[in-house]
Amino acid sequence: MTSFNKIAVLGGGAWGTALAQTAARAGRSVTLWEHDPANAQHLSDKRESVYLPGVTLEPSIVVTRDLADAARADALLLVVPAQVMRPVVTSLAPLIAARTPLVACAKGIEHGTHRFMTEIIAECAPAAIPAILSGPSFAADVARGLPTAVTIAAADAAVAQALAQAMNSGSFRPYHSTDVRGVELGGATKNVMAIAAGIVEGRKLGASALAAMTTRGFVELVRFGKAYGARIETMHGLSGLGDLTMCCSTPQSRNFSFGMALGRGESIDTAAHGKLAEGYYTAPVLLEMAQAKHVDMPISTAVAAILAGKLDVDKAIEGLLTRPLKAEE
Ligand SMILES: NC(=O)C1=CN([C@@H]2O[C@H](COP(=O)(O)OP(=O)(O)OC[C@H]3O[C@@H](n4cnc5c(N)ncnc54)[C@H](O)[C@@H]3O)[C@@H](O)[C@H]2O)C=CC1
Ligand SMILES: O=C(CO)COP(=O)(O)O
Repeated sequence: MTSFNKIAVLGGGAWGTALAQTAARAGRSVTLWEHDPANAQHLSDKRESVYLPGVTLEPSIVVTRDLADAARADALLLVVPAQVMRPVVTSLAPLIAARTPLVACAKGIEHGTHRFMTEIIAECAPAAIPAILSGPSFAADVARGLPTAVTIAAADAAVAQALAQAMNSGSFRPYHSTDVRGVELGGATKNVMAIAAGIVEGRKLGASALAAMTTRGFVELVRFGKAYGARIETMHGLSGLGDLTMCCSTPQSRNFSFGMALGRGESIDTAAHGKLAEGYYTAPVLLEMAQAKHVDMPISTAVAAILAGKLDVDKAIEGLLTRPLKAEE
């Protein structure tokens, strides 16, 4: 089977840094590319990302600002926000060898085009092999070597398996899958549900309401997944139910904590406290895509309306509770 010994990570943010650490611990030779000059300098000089303070880079990790250095790897992990995936892959495409796996590690859907992350890779780097890594995995936990399991998917089972092997360390356990769509769809959708769950927590609506929101959020994820070609077992797995339950239960999730701030009454402009909450960007796209296929997603609809400033939190909660009664499905 192919082995991917040289791994490049694009993005020295929280998750990119954690994945670079993981790959280095797994025995791979790792190049970490960062576009932001100040963070790249900090990574080189202090061996620490400004996005993940307190985590010292493994000595073997090579930091670069030159995309051509990163492009020489056997496989690349793309760990930048979903909305900048397209320009990053477009710059990378002419630099990589044909059949190089490009593994999207972002959780989102592109605005305007409704493209999933691996669709962007297929469009912008047609000679590459698109893959996705997703699952319940907080950067701070992974960087510290706490036990974590994720899923890596590629259309070719042997590629998915080889990528899982390459990233496997004593504490980081990747499962492999060929359900690319299912894996990427779960990660994008759960962020919107985590905002909803955070609102419930911030509004102090109680544990019963939180369980109801999480469960009905999962129902929406499954409906959306069925409409867009995800396998049911994937949605019940790490990248679906696993990530959803994690991010709907703790302020360690930036999406949950953004929702909590909204629930407490903070303004949309400040509630993320400068951190990336991908669900903010995904919510309107998720809604457009649900509407396009007539998928009923009341929680996502409410979150999108709150984020668009069209609905206040109390009215959203009242609206969800006073919908006509129906059979559970
Ligand atoms: N932090 C976490 O625990 C996890 C994050 N993710 C996902 O990973 C993705 C990245 O998240 P984080 O690393 O946490 O975000 P972050 O905010 O910590 O870092 C973002 C990174 O993207 C880079 N970046 C921003 N704009 C760029 C551009 N125009 N061109 C190139 N690079 C650019 C930044 O310099 C930085 O390296 C998100 O989609 C997130 O949902 C997935 C699993 C876990
Ligand atoms: O996706 C994540 C964990 O699996 C990280 O979640 P947040 O982006 O909400 O912090």
